[in-house]
Amino acid sequence: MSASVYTTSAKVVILGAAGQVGHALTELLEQAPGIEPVPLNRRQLDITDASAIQDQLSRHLPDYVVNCAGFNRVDAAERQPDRSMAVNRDGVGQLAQACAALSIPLLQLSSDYVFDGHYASGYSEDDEASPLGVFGRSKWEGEEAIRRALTQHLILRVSWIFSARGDNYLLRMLERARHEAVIEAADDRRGCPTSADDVARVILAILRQLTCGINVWGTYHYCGAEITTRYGFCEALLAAARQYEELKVQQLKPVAAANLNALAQRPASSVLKCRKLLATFGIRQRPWRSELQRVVREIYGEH
Ligand SMILES: NC(=O)C1=CN([C@@H]2O[C@H](COP(=O)(O)OP(=O)(O)OC[C@H]3O[C@@H](n4cnc5c(N)ncnc54)[C@H](OP(=O)(O)O)[C@@H]3O)[C@@H](O)[C@H]2O)C=CC1
Ligand SMILES: Cc1cn([C@H]2C[C@H](O)[C@@H](COP(=O)(O)OP(=O)(O)O[C@H]3O[C@@H](C)C(=O)[C@@H](O)[C@H]3O)O2)c(=O)[nH]c1=O
Repeated sequence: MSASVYTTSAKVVILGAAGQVGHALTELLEQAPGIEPVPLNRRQLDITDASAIQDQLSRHLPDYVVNCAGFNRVDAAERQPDRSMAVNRDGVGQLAQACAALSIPLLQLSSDYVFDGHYASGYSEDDEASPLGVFGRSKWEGEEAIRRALTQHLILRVSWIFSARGDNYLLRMLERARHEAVIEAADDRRGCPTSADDVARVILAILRQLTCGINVWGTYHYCGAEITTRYGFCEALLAAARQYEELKVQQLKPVAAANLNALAQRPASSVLKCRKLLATFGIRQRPWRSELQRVVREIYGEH
């Protein structure tokens, strides 16, 4: 599409810009006509610092803030609940207040882990949140802080993010597959993997429509298409990686998550229903399998 189609330009501050989604979004918005991204990593803006938030927002006066910053280590959150709450609840709350004071809409990422995982058929936006652990609770309370402080918000819950960088299930399991003969994957944890690039695509599509002035504030779900388990995802990962490298792993063992001795409890089934996003913005789910192939290609240096 030619740049001349976009007559106005939207300045978008991206927080947590060095993370999986923050990085993907920065790269995408840098190529997007009519959008001026202002990526800020934690060193440039720590969202637990209220005065730094005010300073940066007053300085840049963006049209939108997209918050990709978060404390995302689910087991560590059980050991360090204060850190998790300081970032995901209190930092997000003060970000929303600063946005409200300057009338800047906020797009916030949240998680499938706000749900307890008992609905095997999947969760829609109106279903009751009932987090099982500290991480999920901190994300839910961050959502609520936004709803209290700022009408012009869009909370996008996503799930099981993977990318070629950062800390994620894909990279951790690939590393183990390179060094261990037998690896285990939970076959009783259902969800929908979502690539960081796909989340960035969805955010851009939302921003495009917000810049048209439509009033669609509220909570939405997005995840990659096709429900799987941690085992199913890992099986697809190993098949894709074997196209490029001989892996040490000989056996991928399906196990119950309870046998993996994790500190935090995770939802058994955290499928997000994405109909509202389709009905409101016309955004369709993209299959995670094709995204997985693309990310694996990227890992092996073939773009
Ligand atoms: N990863 C996943 O599977 C899912 C993630 N989400 C949500 O999506 C969003 C993006 O996730 P993802 O890209 O995976 O996250 P990452 O963990 O990859 O990145 C988060 C970024 O936030 C930064 N950060 C942490 N604390 C602060 C702070 N106090 N102030 C500013 N920046 C901070 C981190 O910096 P540093 O590395 O220096 O700590 C990191 O760069 C988050 O809100 C997350 O909760 C939702 C569902 C699934
Ligand atoms: C150690 C291990 C775990 N597992 C399973 C058990 C458990 O369900 C899951 C835990 O892996 P991780 O710690 O990477 O996953 P986790 O940190 O729970 O991932 C979550 O992160 C947060 C930020 C979210 O918002 C969620 O959507 C989700 O992506 O993987 C295996 O299958 N094999 C293993 O060897």
